[in-house]
Amino acid sequence: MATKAFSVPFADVTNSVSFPFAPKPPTASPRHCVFSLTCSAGKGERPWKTSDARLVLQDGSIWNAKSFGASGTQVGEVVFNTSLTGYQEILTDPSYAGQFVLMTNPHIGNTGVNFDDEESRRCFLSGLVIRSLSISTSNWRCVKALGDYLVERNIMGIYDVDTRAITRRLRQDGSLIGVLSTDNSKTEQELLQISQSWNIVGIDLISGVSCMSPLEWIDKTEDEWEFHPNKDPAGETFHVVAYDFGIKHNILRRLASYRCKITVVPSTWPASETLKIKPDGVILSNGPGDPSAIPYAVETVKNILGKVPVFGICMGHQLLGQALGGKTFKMKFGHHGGNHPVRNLRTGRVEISAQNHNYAVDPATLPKGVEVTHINLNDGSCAGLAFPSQRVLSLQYHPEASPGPHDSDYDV
Ligand SMILES: NC(=O)CC[C@H](N)C(=O)O
Repeated sequence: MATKAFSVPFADVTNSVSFPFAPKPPTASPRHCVFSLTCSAGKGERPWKTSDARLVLQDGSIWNAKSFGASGTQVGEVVFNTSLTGYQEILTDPSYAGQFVLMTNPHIGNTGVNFDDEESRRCFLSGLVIRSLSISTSNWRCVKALGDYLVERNIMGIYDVDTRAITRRLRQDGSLIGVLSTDNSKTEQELLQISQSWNIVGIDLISGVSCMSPLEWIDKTEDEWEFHPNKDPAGETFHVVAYDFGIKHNILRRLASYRCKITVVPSTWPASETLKIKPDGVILSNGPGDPSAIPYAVETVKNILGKVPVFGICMGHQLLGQALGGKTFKMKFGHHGGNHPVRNLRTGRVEISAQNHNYAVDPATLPKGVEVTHINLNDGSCAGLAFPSQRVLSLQYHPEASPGPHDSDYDV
């Protein structure tokens, strides 16, 4: 049965008013009073914004909301992210291609956006779903309000939606496809039909986010943000080939800060070309979508394995798992946030980590000799692998931590 979510509590109406006055606080029964204000003002100019968007989930639930980004109709998988900060890094993480990110932190937009926190050249996600949009921005680095940024980048955003209720639904029932629309001419049935006929599983989303040709990367973490100032700035440099499956810039910045010379290559770059360069190591980046839908990348990894040291992050870890003979599977609702506890089984140390993935490697499918080095303490899933005989290491989470805690950026 379709459920309707009405977003009319008093605080939200005042929050979204863009006029110099706000509705007078009612003295009794505030919800009822404001609800009737919203409902009775059917015609003419309204000094407050009313719902102008619908999020229709594939389970038939319909969530009315207010739009603050681009207009249109967009389909995607809804995932919830539990990070308290870092929405700009999340918006520009290419691994979110094909997904709506719902922030469980109810208050978003207060720091606007800035020039420094971009994790890629654009936003690839399907849209942003938040509870409350900050009415003002206040940060010394802010150059733009979040809503203007989303409009400019043609990304849909909605607020005044019950993000807690949607999160509980996703946690209970598993991930859901949704359609977000500001188009009144589309019926609920039509939107539901779109959400029920689209599927994110089995699609190659990497080819839409990877770079087109090789490039050299030189930017380091800026001195003011460096949390492990290099002890030996004149020390050895390593040449690393970075496969761009949707690479986050902070992975590259961290490698540069550790004195690596970095050649970034597209996802389809042949293993033979990589080996010709004779790099000291290869890094396989994060990236969006289903890791079992890109067999060509698994083949590339197989052809590199054993010839140079390989390190994988997130999608890179999943590709390594497959190249070593293992299988990946889709999790119930995945891990997305900056507060996931992970145990490093080699040291016993617990790291609070930044995560963003919906798939995982099934350790039972891995051949002998492959070691599970890290586990996610929330659900025991595999969070890191090593295969010492082939000089392979990988992590399911994001040691570059942008956004997120820095526990996993080991001071080597
Ligand atoms: N951050 C990533 O690399 C995501 C990996 C993969 N697309 C997943 O959702 O599991």
